[in-house]
Amino acid sequence: MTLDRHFVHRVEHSTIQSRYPRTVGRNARLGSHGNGGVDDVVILHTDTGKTGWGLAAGPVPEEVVGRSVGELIDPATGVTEPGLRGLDFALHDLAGQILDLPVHALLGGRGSTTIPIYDGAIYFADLDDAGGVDAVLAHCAADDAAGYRAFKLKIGRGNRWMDRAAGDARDIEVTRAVRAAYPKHRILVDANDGYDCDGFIEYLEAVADCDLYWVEEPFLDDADDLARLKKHLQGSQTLIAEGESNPDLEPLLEIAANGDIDVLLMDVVSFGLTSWREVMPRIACQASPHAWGLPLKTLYAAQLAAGLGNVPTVEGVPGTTDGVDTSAYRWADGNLTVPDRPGFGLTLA
Ligand SMILES: O=C([O-])C(=O)C[C@H](O)[C@@H](O)C(=O)[O-]
Repeated sequence: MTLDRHFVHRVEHSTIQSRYPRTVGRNARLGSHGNGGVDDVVILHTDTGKTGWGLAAGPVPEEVVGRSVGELIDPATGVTEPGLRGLDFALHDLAGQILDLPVHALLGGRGSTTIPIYDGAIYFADLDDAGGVDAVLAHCAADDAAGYRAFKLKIGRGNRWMDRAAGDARDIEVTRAVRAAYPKHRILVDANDGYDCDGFIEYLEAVADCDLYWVEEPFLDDADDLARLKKHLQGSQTLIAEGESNPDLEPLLEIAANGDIDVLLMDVVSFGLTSWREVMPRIACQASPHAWGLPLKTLYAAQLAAGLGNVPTVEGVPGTTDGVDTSAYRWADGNLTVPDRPGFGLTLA
């Protein structure tokens, strides 16, 4: 097979710097999310002059030097050994470069190459900036101007930062204000487990006319509470999205099979491309790999969506990545189109 004729000759380490367009504030469980950050990438060089690179998705094994690319990745399934998960993205990129195929084609090309993206950066601006709810609306306006047509609002202010009743009231006020300002946009809400089931159902009753697209991580995963929430949502189109933080996979798959989770969210990088390739055929609902943290993760999740299908929307992390040419990805009116270039179609300067 073609990949067997290419041998890893050198493993190079580097970093990339992500920059958000503004400081991203608190959510229900964590303080400020800052302005971006520096992350490790790994670059694989072959004896045949091919290069593949990607975010380091875990510890990077050096002992791949001298091994053939065909031993390390099977284009049909992903990396061949658990110890290679740190190289998941670099190896998919490298296989694509060698085979002259985009990653979404390696993954099966089961989805559309144009994917709706939602804005994942609407945090608790009202708690840090002057102007209260208007501060949140200002962030929505900035991201709308940047092309977003769907907002995910962080809620759960009463979990840690405000008195419970006042925080819940502010969540309702923010949700209603964004809906009023953007009658046609999709609105998603993410509580980062900052409610209990009773409190969350009260929140939902207060925003019942806001046509929420999905509710994410409303409370700590619990099969009975999720069944209760699903029952409450009967007759509405609102989806339940779960499974981002510390996913306990098998119970989540079971809850999804019972119909009480509509969208599974395991992280695109820490859960990984190869794991998603294994799991996607087993899940009874839709999926949307969590991408928060790095604009690059949105591009990876979009490739996964185009490749594996079954992903209705992808989390957008607004911002830029220094030294990475992302211009082959097209962004228009809330949709991202992945390129038909080999690998991820991303050049590292
Ligand atoms: O869905 C999301 O984007 C998140 O929940 C991101 C969180 O806000 C962030 O604190 C994190 O990554 O845990």
